[in-house]
Amino acid sequence: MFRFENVGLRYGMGPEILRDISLDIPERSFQFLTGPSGAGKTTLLRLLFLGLKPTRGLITVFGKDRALITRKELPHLRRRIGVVFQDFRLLDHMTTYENVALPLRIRGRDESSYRDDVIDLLKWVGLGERMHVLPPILSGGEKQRAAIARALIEQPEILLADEPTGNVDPPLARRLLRLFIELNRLGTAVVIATHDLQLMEQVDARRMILSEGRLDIHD
Ligand SMILES: Nc1ncnc2c1ncn2[C@@H]1O[C@H](COP(=O)(O)OP(=O)(O)OP(=O)(O)O)[C@@H](O)[C@H]1O
Repeated sequence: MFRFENVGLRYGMGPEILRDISLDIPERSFQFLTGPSGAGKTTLLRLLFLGLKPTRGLITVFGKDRALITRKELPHLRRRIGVVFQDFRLLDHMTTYENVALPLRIRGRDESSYRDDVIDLLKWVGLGERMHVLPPILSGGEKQRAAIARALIEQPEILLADEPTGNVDPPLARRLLRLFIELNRLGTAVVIATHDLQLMEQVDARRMILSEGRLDIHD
């Protein structure tokens, strides 16, 4: 579903952050993206989310050449990609339910057509009791799960999660990991960017390791 061939990226006139990255992310695959702080994990996720264009190399997304994707096509393609950002990006003046429903509301869908789906998804991530609460009142782990639910509401083909266990204790990290594994079992490809060695040791999954701008893949 994603293919990178000799991709390089620099911000402005700065140094090359990613160098000669070649990778394939198959449908229904599960992988960790790891490497030291500042290695470029978030940058690589932004390339996958079509938030950045590479400065060199070729990226193919769902069979299309990234360089030929027009601005008009971007929202439609992005709907196929769910993202959980490091800082969650929840809107504080909307309830958990409203935050998760927002992508559908923006698309002009009638609430009666999605209400049950949003409630089911919130229950699935363990927020059934917290759906009418505003994000500032949620704990870090609850915010994380709300952000995951929002990323999943449009049933993306791939989920990208940036340090999803960064602010949670080990039992909750295991619970989140189980959620990602279950999601993957249901057919969604998953990419988890993480430093968390303990987390990675719990699953026998592919590891993509970034170091000094280069990527090493351990299948
Ligand atoms: N918008 C930007 N403009 C310029 N440089 C940037 C920008 N975003 C990131 N960088 C630089 O790119 C490098 C990689 O950053 P990135 O956030 O991708 O790393 P990371 O591996 O996700 O780090 P961490 O694990 O600490 O989140 C860093 O040196 C960072 O300073």
